[in-house]
Amino acid sequence: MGKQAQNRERSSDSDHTAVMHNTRTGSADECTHEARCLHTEIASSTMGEVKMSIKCNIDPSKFRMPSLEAVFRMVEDKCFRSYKSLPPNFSIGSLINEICECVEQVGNDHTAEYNIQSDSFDNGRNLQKEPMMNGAALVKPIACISRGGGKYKSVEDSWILETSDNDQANSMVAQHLAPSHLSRTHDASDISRGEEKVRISVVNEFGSDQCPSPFYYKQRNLVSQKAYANISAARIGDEDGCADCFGNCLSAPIPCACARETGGEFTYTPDGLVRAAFIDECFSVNLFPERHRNFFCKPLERSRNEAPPEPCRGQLVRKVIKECWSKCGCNMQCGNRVVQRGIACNLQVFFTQEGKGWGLRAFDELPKGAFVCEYVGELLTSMELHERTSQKAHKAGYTYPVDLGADWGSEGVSKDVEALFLDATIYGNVGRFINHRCYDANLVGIPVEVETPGHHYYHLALFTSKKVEAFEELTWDYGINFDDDKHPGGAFQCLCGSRYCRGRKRHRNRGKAAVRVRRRG
Ligand SMILES: C[S@@+](CC[C@H](N)C(=O)[O-])C[C@H]1O[C@@H](n2cnc3c(N)ncnc32)[C@H](O)[C@@H]1O
Repeated sequence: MGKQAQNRERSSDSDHTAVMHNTRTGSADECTHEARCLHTEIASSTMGEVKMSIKCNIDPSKFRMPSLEAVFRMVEDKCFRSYKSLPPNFSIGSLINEICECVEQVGNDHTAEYNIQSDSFDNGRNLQKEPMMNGAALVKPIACISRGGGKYKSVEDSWILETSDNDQANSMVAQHLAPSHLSRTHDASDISRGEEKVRISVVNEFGSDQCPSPFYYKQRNLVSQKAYANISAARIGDEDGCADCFGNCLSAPIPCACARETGGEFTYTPDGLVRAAFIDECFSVNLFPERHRNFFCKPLERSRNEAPPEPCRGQLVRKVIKECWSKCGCNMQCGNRVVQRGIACNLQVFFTQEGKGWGLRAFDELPKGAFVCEYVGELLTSMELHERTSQKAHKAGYTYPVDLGADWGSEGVSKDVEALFLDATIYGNVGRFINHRCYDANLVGIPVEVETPGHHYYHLALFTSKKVEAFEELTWDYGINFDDDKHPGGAFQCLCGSRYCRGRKRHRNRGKAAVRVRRRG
């Protein structure tokens, strides 16, 4: 494809991309060219994209949408006819490239003589709401200070790095910090502070100064001191990976050993999506465990229940994705490595309208089976979690601890200390902002084995359970039994809005019970 055609393709592609987000805009209300141009506009996003638009006045009665290529060709012809001294390789594509270069140059040099609009911008430091595009407020990046203020505190001092397996970030051990010592500053243009490959902005369209609660952003789970999660490379034998593979395992004629866990077939499609049938099955296992009679005794229940212990309700044996990893011969772009490559979609933390606090959404439409993020936190034993939740400071209910169970792949009885939880209260990623929705959530949590084939610890990855529209809130069924007040995350009044809401029914029933009691009284 020639350079000109490529340029054209790129510009028409960008016409299809979603609206710019976290955007700073500038406009020229009156076009200096008389003709039909009504309005030109330039907008920049914190993702490093700039979009320029031209609004034209046309007579709609005869108008049929032309292709961008046809328009460019006509403009080029007109230019050649009007301007006799154009270079032979002139094209609208090269002109657009020129404009992009100028946007970058003028935008980076704030003192430049061309920078005459600086009054309408503010160097991106302060939060300013811009008009809504596609229903989403465009918010300029800010340094977002949580209530109570305080200075940004470097977190790196509080890590100890284990030396057993340096290429796994999981070998980090978290030191417990009381929430009052946490950093109170979030960078609203990227809450991950550069830990993720993509920027994850924060917006509060309701204009209040409220910010997400303080926590340390971490891209990978951290293992607490006591958690039994031995992930040293030495523990993993060659038979647990595909040492002889090369390149991309998905394109090999026979699925490699890593597909053994999933019946000899890879879970991922060549497009990087989890197969629809696998998603449906995981969704069903999570929602209707009673239909999948493959569970065994759950140590946590034994430890939580008072004596005499209640009969064990069992633990579900879950479906799992096994990804290739560092000891496999394939490369990092292998199609059987999706979760370990990290977040790839454009996400935003936003303040929900319904009173659920902060939530998560994606800027773009996501197909069924797309990886969104992991639920990252501190890997704790059930006992450690119990100790924490009994401390007042940890009871704030910011996050919901995720039950990973214990050695869930075998039917043996594990020790209580081996039951693991992920607690994202202090260390976590964007997964900690995903709100709960009863039954019809658009995400499903699937265990993913990367560096631990022993089934005693896994990554919990969230994939779309159906097609998700751009800007739709991403939700996940936490599997809460709203009647269980003993849950370590504490009960909350469910505001998910689902017609199948379990929490609403419970609150309604409680309300009815209260009315009955009052009437009787
Ligand atoms: C994992 S956090 C989700 C992020 C949280 N909304 C925030 O602002 O940080 C879980 C907490 O969010 C709130 N939450 C999540 N889903 C909810 C729902 N459906 N209705 C009401 N509150 C919800 C509860 O306070 C819960 O303990």
